[in-house]
Amino acid sequence: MKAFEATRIFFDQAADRLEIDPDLREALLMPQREVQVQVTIRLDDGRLANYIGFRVQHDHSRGPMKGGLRFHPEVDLDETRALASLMTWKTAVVDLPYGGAKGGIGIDPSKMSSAEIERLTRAFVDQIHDIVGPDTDIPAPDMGTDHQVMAWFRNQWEKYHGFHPAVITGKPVEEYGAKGREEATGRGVGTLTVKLTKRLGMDASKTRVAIQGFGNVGSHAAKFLHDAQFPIVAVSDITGTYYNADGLNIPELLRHKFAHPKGLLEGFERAEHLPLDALLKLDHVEVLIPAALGGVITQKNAQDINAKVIVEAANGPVDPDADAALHDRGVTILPDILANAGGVTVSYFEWVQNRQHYRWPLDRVRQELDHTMNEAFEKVWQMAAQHEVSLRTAAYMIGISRVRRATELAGLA
Ligand SMILES: NC(=O)C1=CN([C@@H]2O[C@H](COP(=O)(O)OP(=O)(O)OC[C@H]3O[C@@H](n4cnc5c(N)ncnc54)[C@H](OP(=O)(O)O)[C@@H]3O)[C@@H](O)[C@H]2O)C=CC1
Ligand SMILES: O=C(O)CCC(=O)C(=O)O
Repeated sequence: MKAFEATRIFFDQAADRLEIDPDLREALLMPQREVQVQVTIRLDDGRLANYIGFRVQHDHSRGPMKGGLRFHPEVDLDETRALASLMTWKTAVVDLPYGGAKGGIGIDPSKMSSAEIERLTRAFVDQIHDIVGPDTDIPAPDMGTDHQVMAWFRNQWEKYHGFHPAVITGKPVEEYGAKGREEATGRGVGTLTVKLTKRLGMDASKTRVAIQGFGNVGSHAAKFLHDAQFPIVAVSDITGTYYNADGLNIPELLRHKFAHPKGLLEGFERAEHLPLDALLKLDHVEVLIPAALGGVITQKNAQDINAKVIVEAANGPVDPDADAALHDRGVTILPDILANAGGVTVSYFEWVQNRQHYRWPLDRVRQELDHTMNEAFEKVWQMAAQHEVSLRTAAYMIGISRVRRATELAGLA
């Protein structure tokens, strides 16, 4: 199923409950603007390479649009549109004064040099600089991009528009970045995993966790949950699944990743090495955390999943058919638009700090992040109980209601 079709189905399930008219649904769901640009760079070997870059601006009724930049081979317009719409509901669920956007380029950054990625980022900014800005659309990191890419983006944008670090978030801490942004998505995932499992009566030390993806989000979620005494029995990256029934030594795994020239888990010895797709099907796992790509849990493999709880650290990892099948089997799914909202929340704190020329200490960032995530979780939990719907439908109902209210207050022509 295409990614935007999946988000439309989730949207409709909530819109049905909210009894939203079909024409207003369409107005809420369709993106405000979609931009597709040619990005041409010279490769290190002298050849010219042409790529397509996207920025989809989904909705701005609640504030400037916000969302990450993805560098990954699967990036296309449909996926970017889906991810932009998720940002609209996500910023609304955690009640940030933002709308939603997303962008990206369909490239494999692991096959490019750092100099090529810098030229690519700058060429992309040359094409889209006039549609992004601190009051219009504020990019951030996502898969395949990091604080260095954000620094190049800002530097190139400022060549056109002058000093304004709030044009982008997820910057290096020493270059107007917020302390705690890098860990924020994983910390939010961890905080809510602790909260949800406690609510379901599960004991941390007996709750085995498997995490798909060991990049920014997966690795920080693993660290947080390891510190909270959860046994992390499996993690994966593109080199496969690493499994230890007694719990992996996460600090050792992190040291291995950072020592590896490409940041991979390859060669880690104190774990069994299993195929990539084994992670989703493991027998003795209570919590599954997809933290890589979207669309990884479908009708085809949903019946193989044995976990009781799925925490969606990735955007869109469970498609609607699988969502329904898992829900019927009593699996609790904490949806992406709530579970991974820690990243955009600390991006908001970074933007606020940039605008005030004032820096928060890490303690304050963590405290305010935890507060925001806990409050949003309680609202979603109550909504789900009140309307007897899944946590996903409840989260969408909250997000859509807030966007609808802002849209109606602004006035529909
Ligand atoms: N960064 C952020 O703040 C936020 C990210 N998200 C979402 O979280 C997810 C992960 O993002 P992020 O951590 O930033 O991305 P990263 O690029 O930092 O990491 C992605 C990880 O996924 C791994 N991976 C890729 N394909 C597979 C696969 N088929 N099986 C297993 N692992 C795989 C990568 O492995 P390898 O390194 O070997 O390529 C890497 O470990 C995305 O869905 C993103 O949209 C959501 C909210 C905010
Ligand atoms: O930090 C941000 O602004 C956006 C992060 C993001 O892309 C996401 O939450 O999916």
